[in-house]
Amino acid sequence: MNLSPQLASLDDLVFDNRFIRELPGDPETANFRRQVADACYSRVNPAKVAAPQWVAYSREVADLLDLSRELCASEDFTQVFAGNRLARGMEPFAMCYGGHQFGFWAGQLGDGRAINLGEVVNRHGERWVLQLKGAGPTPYSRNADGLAVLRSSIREFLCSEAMHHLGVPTTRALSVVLTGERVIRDMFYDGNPRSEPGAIVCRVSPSFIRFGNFQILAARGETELLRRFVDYTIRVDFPHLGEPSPAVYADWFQEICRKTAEMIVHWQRVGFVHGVMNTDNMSILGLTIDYGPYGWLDNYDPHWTPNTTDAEQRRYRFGQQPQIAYWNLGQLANALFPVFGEAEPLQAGMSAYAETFDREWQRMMAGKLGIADDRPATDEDLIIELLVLLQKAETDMTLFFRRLASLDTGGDRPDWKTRIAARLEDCYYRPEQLSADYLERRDAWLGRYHERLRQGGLPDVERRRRMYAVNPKYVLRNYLSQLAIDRAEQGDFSTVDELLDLCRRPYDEQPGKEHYAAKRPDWARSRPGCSMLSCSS
Ligand SMILES: Nc1ncnc2c1ncn2[C@@H]1O[C@H](COP(=O)(O)OP(=O)(O)OP(=O)(O)O)[C@@H](O)[C@H]1O
Ligand SMILES: [Mg+2]
Repeated sequence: MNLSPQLASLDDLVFDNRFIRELPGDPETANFRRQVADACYSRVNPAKVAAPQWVAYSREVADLLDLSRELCASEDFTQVFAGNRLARGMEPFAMCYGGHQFGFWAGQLGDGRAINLGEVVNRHGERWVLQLKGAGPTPYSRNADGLAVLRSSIREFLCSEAMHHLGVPTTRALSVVLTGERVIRDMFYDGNPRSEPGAIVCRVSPSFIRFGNFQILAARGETELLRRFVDYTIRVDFPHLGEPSPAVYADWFQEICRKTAEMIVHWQRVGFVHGVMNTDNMSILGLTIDYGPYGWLDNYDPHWTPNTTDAEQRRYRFGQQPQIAYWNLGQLANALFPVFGEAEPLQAGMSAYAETFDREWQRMMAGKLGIADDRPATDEDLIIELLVLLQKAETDMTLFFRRLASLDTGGDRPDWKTRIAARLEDCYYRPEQLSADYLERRDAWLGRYHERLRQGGLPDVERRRRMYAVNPKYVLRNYLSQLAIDRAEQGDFSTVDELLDLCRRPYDEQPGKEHYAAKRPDWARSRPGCSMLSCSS
């Protein structure tokens, strides 16, 4: 194994491709659309592309793979992560999975435009799976082209990294490259197709296994293969649980449920709306996966979803994400039942989800408010009333919590209420519509909150420090990504880099960058890409 800090060439990456070595694959190797039974994957090569061009890379992810800056800027890097060349040890394949889409079983889906390159072992012995998204058709592409466009690739790249720096469990992204080819997309499925630049993201994750990988095997009645797949997942992704056994199965499902709950609590903390929480977009490791029509809450609105494909039903709206994750875990439990042979451990996992979510959500909200001592019963009212207030007045969630931190509780500042009210003014999207009744109710809340903080006894400076550590100043607001995309489509990638850099330290003040913390400008209220997205990507 190469122990030097950084690799001279991508051919020096060390691959140990357990997924294809240990699990059965599709014997058919030709690349045509089909149903794939009795197998977990199909071998398939990325399509060759005309004129790859480098757009951006994440140096933190490059570090995970021991890749130097020079290597990441090289022509070979662009060729490899555009799918034009396989580095030594890469053995590309697409995974077979199914899923419930918008509540309905959709049968076989699979990696229709994602191609795994293999599993890298870095110099610390850590393992990372590399996957290209948008690298051409696979047996799972159904009636689609296997490609991705620049706008969605930039969104996936930036958001994966932004989420990581916010402390949200997520898959990562190494790079975005242009393919030099055009891709036709009808963005809102309304008969207005447009030709867009094609692009490929290289995603990086300890595992890309989804709930849907288990579901497809269960749906086909392939119980022996399902058991083998469960055992594989436990050994590879949950090795700390020990050798698979009925007791370990129970622990494993509980851990999946707990990790999923923790991920959702993080989403609710930062105001992230995934947009397509189908079971094929749920990672077995509780990582955020598939950055498609996601969005960030500007004004706090639990009913908001950025995904126009879901505009009627709003199944995946912000406030429903916790219930949907629970429902998805229920589908996973159904799929696992033939292997577990009993319902009890699966029910225990579901309960663990509910308990973990409730406890962690309370703790998270108390943390956002800077309440350090535990009084869940009394704080619940305070939290609920605040969420009602935020929603009633189109309040920017990110700005509000950040500004709230500046409240003074010291007895020597009797004008604390006027001061905080002035600081909050800028958080409202329609300040002219704040009624006297509303302001009275809000000020009553501020009074209760002030009192609660005084009881808690944390000095202001320390409380502020803690609040700033969980309430980001900078999130990847929808309109910001759109600005980066508009410029990138004109050939200027500098805003992608600038936003990536901004998102590296989302909790820091970053003087000179304040304009990126501003609330959504009016032009972005209903512009496509800023508040409306579809699954077309
Ligand atoms: N352009 C495309 N070509 C082929 N298959 C596609 C395409 N877009 C989506 N799919 C497939 O449709 C299914 C559902 O798509 P979804 O939008 O959830 O995923 P995705 O954005 O392609 O990717 P992922 O979940 O890998 O991030 C998946 O099986 C996906 O691979
Ligand atoms: Mg998906």
